[in-house]
Amino acid sequence: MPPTVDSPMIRFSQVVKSYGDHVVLRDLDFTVAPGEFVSLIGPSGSGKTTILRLLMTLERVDGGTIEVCGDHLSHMERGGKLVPADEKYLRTVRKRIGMVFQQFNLFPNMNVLRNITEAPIHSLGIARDEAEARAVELLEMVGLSDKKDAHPTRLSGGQQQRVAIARALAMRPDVLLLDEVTSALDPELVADVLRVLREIAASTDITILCVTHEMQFARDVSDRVMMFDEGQVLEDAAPDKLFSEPEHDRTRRFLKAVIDRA
Ligand SMILES: Nc1ncnc2c1ncn2[C@@H]1O[C@H](COP(=O)(O)OP(=O)(O)OP(=O)(O)O)[C@@H](O)[C@H]1O
Repeated sequence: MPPTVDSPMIRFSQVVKSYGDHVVLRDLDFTVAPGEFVSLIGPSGSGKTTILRLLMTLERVDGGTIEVCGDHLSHMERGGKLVPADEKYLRTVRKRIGMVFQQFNLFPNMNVLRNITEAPIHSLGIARDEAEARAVELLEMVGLSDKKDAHPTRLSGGQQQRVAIARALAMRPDVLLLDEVTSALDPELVADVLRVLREIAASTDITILCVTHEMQFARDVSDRVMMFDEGQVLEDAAPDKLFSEPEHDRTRRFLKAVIDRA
């Protein structure tokens, strides 16, 4: 489906989020079209993870609204009015959104196959045979066909992260959120995970929002890159434009600092 701004998959409208007196997001507006891969970059504390946590409904907005595929996340409609969303409503909308974190959070007492099939069977009501067949396909996609019976503790960090990606995809989400998924990995394991993500970006129509410090990866796979600073979008551009001709000096300094650190 070609991306369109008329019917975005994600829409933030005037979103405000504070922790105590600290305003993290200020009147934040942006949209993401269906099937787009958008990378979120910016200095530490600029609010990138908060955006993903709001989308996962792990946090509530203090102002404004968030919609995913036309459905409100923070609010629901009741009697023609928007009222704060309740848990039951949130459980339903949450199923459309998958997230992979820096820490893999696999179930240590279950083998790889069960880690992937547990939620589709118990949350979506998918039959065990079907869930297992899909898990086997996904394990092939992430290059771990031979590990389906292994326990997570016997896998490397990179392998565990690839299982976590397969587990998120097993829920057939409309939106996949990736939060610094390679940051906890040894450098030699990063490439395998990035290769899998490149393949997912190229072969699926899932809308992906990716917080990353891997600038080359962001440049290669993204349709758009958003540079955040102090809870606002400072720059929003195609990757080649943002990385080679940033408009703002703040973006230039940030990119230089990341490159110097690498
Ligand atoms: N639960 C919380 N309670 C209080 N403050 C928080 C909480 N979560 C985040 N913050 C603060 O909100 C600000 C934005 O945090 P966030 O994690 O969204 O930034 P980020 O851009 O993802 O940073 P990083 O690149 O370091 O992960 C930071 O100043 C952080 O300290």
